[in-house]
Amino acid sequence: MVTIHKTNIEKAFDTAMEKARQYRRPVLFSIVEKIDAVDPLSFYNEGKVLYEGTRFMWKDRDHTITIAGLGAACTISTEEEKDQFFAVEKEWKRFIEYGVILSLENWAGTGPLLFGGFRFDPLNQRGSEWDEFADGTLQVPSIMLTKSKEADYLTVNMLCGSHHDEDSLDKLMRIKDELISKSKFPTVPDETTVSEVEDYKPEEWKTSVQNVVDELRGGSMEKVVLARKCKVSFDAPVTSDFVLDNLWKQQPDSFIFSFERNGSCFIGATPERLVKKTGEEVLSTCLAGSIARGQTIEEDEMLGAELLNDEKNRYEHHLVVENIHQALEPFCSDLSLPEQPGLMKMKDIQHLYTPVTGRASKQTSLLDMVEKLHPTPALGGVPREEALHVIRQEEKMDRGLYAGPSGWLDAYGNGEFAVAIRSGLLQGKESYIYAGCGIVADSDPETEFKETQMKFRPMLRALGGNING
Ligand SMILES: C=C(O[C@@H]1C=C(C(=O)O)C=C[C@H]1O)C(=O)O
Repeated sequence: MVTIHKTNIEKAFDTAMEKARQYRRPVLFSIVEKIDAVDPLSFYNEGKVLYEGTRFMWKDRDHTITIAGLGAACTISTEEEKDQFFAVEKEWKRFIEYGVILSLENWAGTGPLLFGGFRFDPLNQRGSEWDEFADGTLQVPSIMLTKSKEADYLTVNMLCGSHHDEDSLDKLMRIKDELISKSKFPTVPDETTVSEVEDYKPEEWKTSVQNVVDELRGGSMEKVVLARKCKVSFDAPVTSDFVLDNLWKQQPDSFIFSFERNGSCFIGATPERLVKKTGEEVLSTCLAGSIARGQTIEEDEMLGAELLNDEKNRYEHHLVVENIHQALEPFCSDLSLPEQPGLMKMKDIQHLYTPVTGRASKQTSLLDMVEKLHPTPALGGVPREEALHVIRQEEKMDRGLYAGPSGWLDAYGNGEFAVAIRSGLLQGKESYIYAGCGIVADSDPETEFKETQMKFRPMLRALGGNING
């Protein structure tokens, strides 16, 4: 990778073209500039005319970074790959190795950046609603806004030496300038109205929960996470702009993401971090064990205390902590986590929460950690392979990208993946939303069903649905 700390675009572009000729392969060329503040939702919205179907958005739950991407300079996808994380890593490294970056500094989350998501379980049956997404689908955007705590940055990426030339770079730079000037102020997306909300085979799901409970009581497994879906229909095609705008307002303390692929969009607001890496710093989250929020402060605190002292939930949580600790240990020094879980309070629900921190060398790959962590027992179960087998048999649906790792990585080794729960798939006048919960030997199907109803709420509200219905 060549980083040119100058502002001579033509010279850097010539270097990239020359490299493409020399190595006989397309070379990723990236220009980064610091810009005046831009509104990310409006940038996404303004990008719709030219880039609908290829946009993405990412905002982390700590309010440290927002990334909005338009278009695809290149895409990396995996299908029926034995080791898909490794395959993506290999291809990404090759892009980076030959890449040319024109930037004043290596700011995290700027320059060439891969954004996307992985299916929860590539070995499960496929549902046609997920056709637009491969097992792993990641893209480097053509134009990208990065909003960090320090400043706003604009990256333009293009692949040199394929069918691109200087004209396309000029065109991209013009589009970028127009977008920046149009995106200073918030825009208001078109609204849609929900016409129907339909639970997908609710009684069968409860029977599945009972089957799993019976299996857990009789066998050697400890936990299985079962999910279900709900179909939400609209009076007109629903846009990701509308849903994103709602999630932004309604879920300020979640990771907010959207990922468009042609006519489909995977979108959500998840509280759960899988793993984040900034330089040598590593951060992960154990999130499992749930209870409702109270109507009053007193009731809310009482419910929180009940959750903290509930044996079943503490056991579910403990399995996740143990597993994440084991998965990260080979990568990290100074791995540290509190002895007791705390509470993470979201708008509709509260969870048991244990943050995990550590240090890993700069060369440690984020995707290697993702591979070891996913699926944690918060979304899969214990033991992992047996639980996945039961999920395939009992859920009878394709989770697609729901509950899988979604996130980004840059050329400098920084990045973050969330566990993509509290999410859904938008498709024209229809959408599917997903929710699940951990089943252990003393779970009750009716209680678990109610828990999934609570977990549907953030998406249902963002779609414009009635959350009390
Ligand atoms: C599976 C979901 O949530 C997961 C399961 C939880 C639980 O069983 O208590 C809590 C948080 C998440 O790790 C979901 O929201 O769909």
